[in-house]
Formats: sequence, structure tokens, C-alpha cells
Amino acid sequence: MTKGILYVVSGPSGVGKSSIIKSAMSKLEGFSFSVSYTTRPPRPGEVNGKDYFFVDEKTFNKMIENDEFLEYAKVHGHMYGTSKKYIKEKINEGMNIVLDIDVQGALNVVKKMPKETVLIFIAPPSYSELKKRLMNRGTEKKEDLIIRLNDAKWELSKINEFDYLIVNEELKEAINQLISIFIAEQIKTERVTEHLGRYSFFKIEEE
Ligand SMILES: Nc1ncnc2c1ncn2[C@@H]1O[C@H](COP(=O)(O)OP(=O)(O)OP(=O)(O)O)[C@@H](O)[C@H]1O
Ligand SMILES: Nc1nc2c(ncn2[C@@H]2O[C@H](COP(=O)(O)O)[C@@H](O)[C@H]2O)c(=O)[nH]1
Repeated sequence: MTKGILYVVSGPSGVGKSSIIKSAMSKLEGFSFSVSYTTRPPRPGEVNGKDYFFVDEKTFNKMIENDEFLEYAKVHGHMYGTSKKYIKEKINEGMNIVLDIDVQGALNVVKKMPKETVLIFIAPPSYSELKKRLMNRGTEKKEDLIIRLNDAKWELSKINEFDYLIVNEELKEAINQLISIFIAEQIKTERVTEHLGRYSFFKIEEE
């Protein structure tokens, strides 16, 4: 069975990751979103099990102890983690998985699963535009907003460690770029030739 691809989408808070991912995924089949665990309180309208699994610190720490996370990190003052079981199961079923995680998490995932992982960085057109988007979203208190904008500086310094860079100026263009990456990665020669059994009539010489 062909293994799925792990698309890790990362970038500063408020840059538009969720907006881009949701729209791109609604237009494609065979992609599954990895719902993270977090200790952050839910925002109005967020649904447990859909946006996140909202858990308390005790439960999160127990999950760390039980080695249930592929990666976890403290992000902007709260804990966030990716379920190891979900990722391993889906990827082995041949499902492509999309992760919306922070830069520390992204760099940890690629260390653990280098062959399956594609790292995509979403950047804002400017720092002032990032600030504007976060303020307009209105989901954070002033002190949390300052933390997120400060953390963005370190995150932006890691762009070069990513495979792809999307500058989210025009939302529609950013969505199209993400869809293009999703599709192009699926037809990379190295991925196709890994499964020569299915395409043996090509007679591709293996080194
Ligand atoms: N290209 C764009 N132009 C203007 N506004 C945008 C654009 N893309 C996204 N937004 C808006 O910016 C805000 C932040 O977007 P979103 O919540 O998707 O960011 P995020 O990167 O997922 O944030 P976080 O990491 O905090 O979850 C939202 O209000 C969204 O509607
Ligand atoms: N390392 C991880 N980061 C994660 C995970 N799930 C989400 N995130 C990132 O946290 C910030 C803040 O998200 P918000 O919903 O509170 O605005 C954002 O950058 C997410 O990408 C995870 O499992 N691991």
C-alpha cells in the first residue's frame, strides 16, 4: 500500500494558515486534517474534536508520559500536541494528512518522519499586515497578542528550513499555491518509483 504524505503547514499566528488549509482541503479528496490536542481554552464557536481536542494540563501531561504525541510544544503560552496514533494509522492507510502546527513542531516532525514530510511555510506580506490580521480577528487579549507577534520574529527566521514558502497576500492565490504543492508532491518521481509494482510496465531502472 502506498504511504500517505504528511503536509506540515506552519507560520506565525494570524498569517492565515487555517483559512488557507480549510479552503484547499474543501476542494480536494483523500486529505485528512490532523486535529491537535491543546490546553488552550476554546474560542467562541470552536468545536471540541473538530478544531482541537481541548484538554486540561493534567490530561496533556499524562499523554506526554504515555508517549502519545508525535510532537508537542509550548506555543504562545499553551501546550499543543499531535496524536502519534492518528498520524501513523492514517499514513499507513495511504491517507494524506495536513497538519497546522507551529515552527518548533514542524521541525520536530521532519526529524522523526523525514521521508513522508513536506514542510510548507506561510508568511505574511509584512509584519504590520500580520499585526492587522491578528487584531481584526479579535480572538486574543492584548497581552496574548503581544506574545504571538513577538514569537513571529523567531518563526520567520526559520523560513529557510522549509521546502515551500507561500506569501499570503491574496488569499485566493495562497489557496491555489497550497493546492499546487499538495498535487505536485504526489507525483514526485521518487514517490511514484517507490511503488514500481503498480507501474512495472515503465521498466524504470533502479539504482
Ligand atoms: N490573505 C488575507 N488577507 C486578509 N486577511 C486574511 C488573509 N488570510 C487570512 N486572513 C484573515 O486573517 C485572520 C487570521 O487567519 P487565520 O485564523 O486563518 O490564521 P492562522 O495562521 O490560522 O492563525 P493561528 O496560528 O493563530 O491559528 C483571519 O481573520 C482571516 O480571515
Ligand atoms: N507544535 C504544535 N503546534 C500546534 C499544534 N496545533 C496547533 N499548533 C499551533 O499553535 C499555534 C496557535 O494556534 P491557535 O489555534 O491557538 O491560534 C498555531 O501556530 C498553530 O499552528 C500542535 O499539535 N503542535
